[in-house]
Amino acid sequence: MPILALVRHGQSLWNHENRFTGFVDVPLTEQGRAEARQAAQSLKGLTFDVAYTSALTRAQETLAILLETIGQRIPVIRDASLNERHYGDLQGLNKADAAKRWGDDQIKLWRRSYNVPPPNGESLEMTAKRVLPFYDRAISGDLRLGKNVLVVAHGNSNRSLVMKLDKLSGEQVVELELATGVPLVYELSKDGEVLSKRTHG
Ligand SMILES: O=C(O)[C@@H](CO)OP(=O)(O)O
Repeated sequence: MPILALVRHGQSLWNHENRFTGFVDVPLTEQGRAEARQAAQSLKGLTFDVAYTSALTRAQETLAILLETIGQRIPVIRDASLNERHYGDLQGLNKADAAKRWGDDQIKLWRRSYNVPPPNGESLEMTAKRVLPFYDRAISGDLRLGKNVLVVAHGNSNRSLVMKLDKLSGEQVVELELATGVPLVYELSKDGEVLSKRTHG
């Protein structure tokens, strides 16, 4: 049965600096690169046929380190549909400073609610509306062919995918936090139903 492994990129410079990142193309930190190697260790033993990543460097670099560490050369498809959610006017701001300015509840709403977009940015619902059609037209086709797929993307693009796979409601997804560099490995049936899910690492 096909395997779908979801990995959030390793720590980026702005994760480290606690800044809203979104579409801004920041690099990994040294810790982020170590997390990518760690993710690779926890995926050893699995063989992948194809990998998908976003148009952003932090995800692409995590994927490159991961594939090099597990020693697998496979086709890589890069697509902006898998980018982090656009954080609009919050991009670049320090999260603690933003919480002082707008209050913790408003920041939590912008960061984790399903359908409240930050000013000039995307809600999780809007993010899912570009991530999930891409999953349906590209990734699920590979899975249906029995291919093992590795996806290295972002906190909120991966939350969209987990929401679909785990059948989470808009209320349930509020509590879903994905750590950087920790793979989630799904085993799927040929028709895309989840047979098992494991956290590696
Ligand atoms: O800043 C961002 O782009 C994301 C991921 O780092 O942050 P959050 O976890 O607040 O959605």
